[in-house]
Amino acid sequence: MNPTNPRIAILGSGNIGLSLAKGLVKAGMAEPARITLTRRNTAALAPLAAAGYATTSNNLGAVQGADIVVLAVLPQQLNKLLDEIAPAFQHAQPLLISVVSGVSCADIRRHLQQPARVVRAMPNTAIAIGQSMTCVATDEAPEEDLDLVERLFDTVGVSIRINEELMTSATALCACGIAFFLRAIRAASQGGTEIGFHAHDALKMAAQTAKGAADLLLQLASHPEQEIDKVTSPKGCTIAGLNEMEHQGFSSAMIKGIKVSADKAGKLYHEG
Ligand SMILES: NC(=O)C1=CN([C@@H]2O[C@H](COP(=O)(O)OP(=O)(O)OC[C@H]3O[C@@H](n4cnc5c(N)ncnc54)[C@H](O)[C@@H]3O)[C@@H](O)[C@H]2O)C=CC1
Ligand SMILES: O=C(O)[C@@H]1CCC=N1
Repeated sequence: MNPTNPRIAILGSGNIGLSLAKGLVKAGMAEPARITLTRRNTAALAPLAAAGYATTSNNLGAVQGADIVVLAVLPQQLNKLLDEIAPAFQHAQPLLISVVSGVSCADIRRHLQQPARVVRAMPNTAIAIGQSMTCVATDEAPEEDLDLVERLFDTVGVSIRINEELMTSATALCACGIAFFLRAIRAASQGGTEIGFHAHDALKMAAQTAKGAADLLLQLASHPEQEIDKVTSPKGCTIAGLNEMEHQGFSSAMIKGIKVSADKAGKLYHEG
C-alpha cells in the first residue's frame, strides 16, 4: 500500500459514505480518482462520477483494487455485502474499516470466514467539513492498522481510540449526537423567532452561540458549569431560563435519549 496515497473503496455510498469521501478529498488525503464509491443504483452517484470519483455497483471489483475498504451500508445490509466481497480476501488482505453500527470486528470476520484486518470507526456527518468526532476501535488488528485509521480520521476531524465494547455508546453520543445538538439549535432558533427575530437570523444567532459554547469548552479545556456560572447573574434572566428548562426536563431528556439510542445501536445488527 502507498501510505500517503492509498486506494480507497467505500462500499455503500449513502449519507456517511459520501460524507467521508468528500471529507477525505477536502482534507487533501485522497484524490477523487483514488476513491471508488459503490452503490446498487449507480445513477445516484452520477454527480460524483462527474467530479472524478470512480463509481460502480461491483463491490467485489472495488475491493480487489483497494488498499483500504470502508464498509458503510446499514447493519441489515451488511451480511449480503460481505458475501459478495468474501472471495477477494482469499488473494489479498486490504484493511477493512467498518463504520456500521452495532457490528463487531469478530462478527465481520465470522461472516467473511477470513482472518481479515478489521478496524471499526464511528464518525459523524460533520466529517464532510473536517469536523467529525470519530471513535476508533479494534479487537485484534495490528497497531499499525489502528494508527493508520486514526491518522486517516484525524484529517477529517478529531479521533480517539476506545475499547470496542464502548462502540455502541460512541454511536449514541457522537454519531447520533450530531442530530441531538442540531435539534437543540433548532429549538433555540424557534424560541428566538417567538421573541422577535426572523427565522433565518434566529437560526444563525443560535448556531453561532452553540459554536461559541462548544469552543469555550474545547479551547479553554473548561467545564460547562464553570462557564455557565459566568453567565448567570444573581437574580438574572439566565438562571431564570435555565431553571425553567431543568424543571421541564431538559438535561433528563438528553440523557434519556442518549441511553435509548445506545440501547438501539446495540440491537441494530442482531435484531434488525
Ligand atoms: N448517517 C450517519 O450519520 C452515520 C451512519 N453510520 C453507519 O453507517 C452506515 C450507513 O449509514 P447511512 O449512510 O446513514 O445509510 P444510507 O442508507 O444513507 O447509506 C447506505 C448506502 O448503502 C447502499 N447499499 C446498500 N447495500 C449495498 C450493497 N450491497 N452494495 C453497495 N451499496 C449498498 C445504499 O444504497 C445506500 O446508499 C450504517 O451502518 C450506520 O449505522 C455511522 C456513523 C454515522
Ligand atoms: O441512525 C443511525 O442508526 C445511524 C447510526 C449513527 C447515526 N446514524
